[in-house]
Amino acid sequence: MALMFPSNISVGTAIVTALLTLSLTRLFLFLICLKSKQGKEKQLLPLPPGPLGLPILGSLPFVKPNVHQYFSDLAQTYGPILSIRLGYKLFVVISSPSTAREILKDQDATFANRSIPAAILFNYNGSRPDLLWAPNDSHWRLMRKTVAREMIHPARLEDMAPIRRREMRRTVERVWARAKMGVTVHMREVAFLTMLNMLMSILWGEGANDCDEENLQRAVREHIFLFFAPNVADFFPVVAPLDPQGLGRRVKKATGWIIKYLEKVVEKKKQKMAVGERRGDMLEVLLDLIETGNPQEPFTMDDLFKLILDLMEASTDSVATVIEWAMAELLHDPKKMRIAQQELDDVIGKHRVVEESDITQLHYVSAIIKETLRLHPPAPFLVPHCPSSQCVVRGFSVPAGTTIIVNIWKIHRDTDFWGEDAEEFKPERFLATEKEMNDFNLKWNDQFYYLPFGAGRRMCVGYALGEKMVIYLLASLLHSFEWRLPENVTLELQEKFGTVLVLAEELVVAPVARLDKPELYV
Ligand code: HEM
Repeated sequence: MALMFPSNISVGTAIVTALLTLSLTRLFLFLICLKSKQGKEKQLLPLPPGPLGLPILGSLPFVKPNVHQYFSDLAQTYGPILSIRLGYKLFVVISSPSTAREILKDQDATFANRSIPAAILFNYNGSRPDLLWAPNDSHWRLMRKTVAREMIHPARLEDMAPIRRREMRRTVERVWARAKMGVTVHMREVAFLTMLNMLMSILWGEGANDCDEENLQRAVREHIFLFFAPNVADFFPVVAPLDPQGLGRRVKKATGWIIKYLEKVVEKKKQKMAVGERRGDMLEVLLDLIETGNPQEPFTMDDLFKLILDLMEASTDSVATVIEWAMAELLHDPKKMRIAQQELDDVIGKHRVVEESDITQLHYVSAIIKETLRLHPPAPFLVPHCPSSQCVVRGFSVPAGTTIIVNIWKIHRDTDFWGEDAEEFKPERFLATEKEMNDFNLKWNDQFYYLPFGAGRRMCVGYALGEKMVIYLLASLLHSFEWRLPENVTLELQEKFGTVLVLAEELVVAPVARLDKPELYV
């Protein structure tokens, strides 16, 4: 026996080693058995309840255009966690705060991946996904940390206040020009362009010129629309490479246009950096990251373009939708519009313009925004999550790769939490005592009944900027102008489901200047 061991190892040590090896092997086998038993148990667990659907098509033929309402109706029958097969894809729909908590907090790491729409996947052509769609991996963490540190950190937000002010004044001036001519504005477009220009100014110092602005807006909007445009390839992945509806090709075209625009911006920036002209903005940070980043985890020009595109998409339509809904609700109930304007006059008066520093005193305007985000969350399903492995939620099996829909539209209308008037637009519900106001803070809350920005590690990274912008923009528009519907136009508060939950008919309104001095508009 001794010969079988190297000479410096005694028989005693050999026996101990052998016993230890044996024990470890047994432990290892035991763990494998346990795991496979658990795996089998997980597999044996049923899927969440849900409609049976038809062979091959599943429930696809029965889905209604307003998918958020359709899923909410199903939840009434099947409960807070339900499964539904659409074509070959399995969806699990979460409709209660406590189940949302299981997904977004208790099992956050497993669920912090994305289900990528076929049209977006088609466009990747083998390249790496961007921040919005990347799985929960080190590349995603690098992008997210960079955005959080360079754009959203409180100190950076503070530094960038003059940029936001400049863009806000530009918006007010543009609307004033329309007011003087007595012509209407498209509210969604006003907010969209404000946000797009503001974002570009934050990223590299200047917004788009008038000529590029329109094309850029069109390309970004088209890109956003295509995320969740009904696409047969999403439900029958086998046909995805053929891109049967041409949606992937449309994404490619819109992406191509935006990247061409960004290439010019980057070229200009590189020239400035080459002669030592630096502003310390986000684009410079990203270009530095390409040069000096970790070679094991390279950050490429392709990553840079995609990241900027993500920021453009995630920030523009969300803010635009909130502003449009808020304004529509106020036009629907002019008494609330008057209360908001009275607050603005009390806090600011009519002799100066709204400043960001006023926001903390604008309780009613802030409450309008919070209520709008509750009743009309721009992302009613968040951005769909996806588990990286099979898991168990509420005693049901959820297979890896399932598309997870957290139906916050339904959660935000839960009468158990919001009361019998949950369907009504009532900003006052956010004006209760100081304690309650803190409980209803826009930020992540422990009870998961208010999730306009999501929660957990995939929560909106731009939350602090988004919150600031919607309140500042609404306050500036309400303070500077009276708003009227054009003659013979009646307002319908109908929703239309899409990548963002918009007002079915774009809100077109007539602004009328309400401040004393013209210099407050330029
Ligand atoms: C009112 C404004 C906004 C709303 C309501 C909003 C809402 C959301 C929601 C619901 C998500 C998905 C969360 C999840 O899947 O769990 C999200 C993700 C995201 N948002 Fe926002 N957002 C807003 C503004 C912004 C702004 C201004 C920016 C950028 C500066 C931004 C950047 C992002 C990014 C990059 C993601 C993806 C994060 C990731 O996947 O890791 N958002 N947002």
